[in-house]
Amino acid sequence: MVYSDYDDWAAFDAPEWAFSKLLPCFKKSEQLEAPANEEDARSVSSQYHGTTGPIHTSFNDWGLRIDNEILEAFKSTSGRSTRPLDPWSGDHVGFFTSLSVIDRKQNKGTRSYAGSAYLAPSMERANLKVLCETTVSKIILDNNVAVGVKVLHKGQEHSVRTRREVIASCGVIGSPQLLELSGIGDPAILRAAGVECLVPNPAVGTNFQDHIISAVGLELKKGDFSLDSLPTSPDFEAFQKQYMTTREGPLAYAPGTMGFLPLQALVEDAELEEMIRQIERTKTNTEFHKKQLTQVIEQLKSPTSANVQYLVIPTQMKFEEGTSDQSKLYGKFHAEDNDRVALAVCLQYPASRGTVHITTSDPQRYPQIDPGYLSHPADVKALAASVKFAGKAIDSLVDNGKIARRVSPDVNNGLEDESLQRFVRENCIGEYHGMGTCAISEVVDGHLRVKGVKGLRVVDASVFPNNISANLLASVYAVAERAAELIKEDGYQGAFAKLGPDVHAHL
Ligand SMILES: Cc1cc2nc3c(=O)[nH]c(=O)nc-3n(C[C@H](O)[C@H](O)[C@H](O)COP(=O)(O)OP(=O)(O)OC[C@H]3O[C@@H](n4cnc5c(N)ncnc54)[C@H](O)[C@@H]3O)c2cc1C
Repeated sequence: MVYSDYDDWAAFDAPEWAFSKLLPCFKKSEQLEAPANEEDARSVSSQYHGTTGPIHTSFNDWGLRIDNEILEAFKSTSGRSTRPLDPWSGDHVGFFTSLSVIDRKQNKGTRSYAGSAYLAPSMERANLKVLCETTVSKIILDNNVAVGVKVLHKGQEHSVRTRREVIASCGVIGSPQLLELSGIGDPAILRAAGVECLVPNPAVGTNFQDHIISAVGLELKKGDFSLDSLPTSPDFEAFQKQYMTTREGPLAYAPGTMGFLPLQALVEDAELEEMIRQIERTKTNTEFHKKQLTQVIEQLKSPTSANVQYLVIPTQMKFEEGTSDQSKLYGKFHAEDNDRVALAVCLQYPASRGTVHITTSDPQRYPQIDPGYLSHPADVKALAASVKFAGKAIDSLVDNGKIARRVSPDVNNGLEDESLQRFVRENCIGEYHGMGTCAISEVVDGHLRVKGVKGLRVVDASVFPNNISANLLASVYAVAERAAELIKEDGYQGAFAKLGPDVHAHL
């Protein structure tokens, strides 16, 4: 993560979200497990990590040989031989092996996540009731005050009244959908969907962002392996036994070889200037959008911005089949083939924007999602340039005889070359890092309260006002911890009292 990303959030009239305010929340959510080896231990400082939080973080206790080879190839091709001091300090430019959320201490070899870390230990609380297989179909508004929700359970609709406030945490797709179903959104979109507009706000469901991925494929030498052949390997039974007895080994491994580079280091000055000009020419309808793009341009110009993420995916990636059917993304492995690895190339600050909107008042119908992937020409060029660099790093492995070959694409042509741009357009997918559809300053205020409504907040990735250079989950936990602080700061009594006498009548 990069500290300036959260300072950029704060620049949207939301000083509550500066990195100095969020760092304690990152730490509060984390339980860093003591690294087993010295190099890993040197790369984490207690200044930036929690050791008593609910989410366990740990380093792998096993790795593929190719992980290290690629790490070294990236270091030498980029000229950045040292790993970042602590990649979680707010500066992660360079190449390193990342922490993952595998619990290697308490529930050994299992994933540590919101369900296991936050929910399970709270299940016995008297003030918690979880309704499974239940869809919230509407927030009940009474004179612009959220007084409860309607839910669907086993085909029946029920109303649940609130004594304090409603908090929507339905994610980047579900939260704007729920607001729109409840009459909060763009009047034209609500009218077309047959929903009465109670609180006009054209920003709901706009500003969808994701990190876009393309990848460079490489083929290993005969006898070397990735996860492609692991399930059919003669050693697999031993790996299974190892996992069952010690909860260690390949089956407790999480891919974590990665690195970040500034885009500025990957393109010629003239190419960078052209991308910036293209972004400056973007038609913007709001000050918010204009400010966002100014931040994107600053990231492009900066020699220290972690603009591009490189991530080793220890298996083949087949975009041609996987884009339309993601169950086929990692392809079928044939025993006669050599194992493959994909080097994912992920743009962290895209200029493209998408939308999530309802088209019907039926809560059981999915909203229409237009992710807007690569809709901005500057993103196509940025991704092509980043792929080109990855190709060069892979070629150094071919030259050194470490791998059999680079599978795709051809990276020897210039950035303007049609084939490279076509390659990234045809070989790309979202990183599942959707954010921004109920953005701070546009849809919610700095305390995550929905604008124009009392007693309603949104707390999830949809409130991120601009992109971050990181996989999102750690920030989602930090945002939730920060939201808890803000809710307490507002005061139960205060917020309750502020709702006014007409609300009390309903409670
Ligand atoms: C396949 C995949 C892989 C990922 N890998 C990583 C990774 O390796 N590292 C990382 O950092 N991040 C990763 N992410 C991203 C990360 O999981 C998300 O950013 C994060 O989960 C977002 O959290 P959230 O609370 O905003 O939303 P969500 O986790 O999506 O939670 C929203 C919940 O609300 C429920 N919901 C929605 N609407 C309603 C409704 N009307 N009524 C009731 N319930 C509703 C949904 O079912 C869902 O359970 C990945 C995401 C995906 C999809």
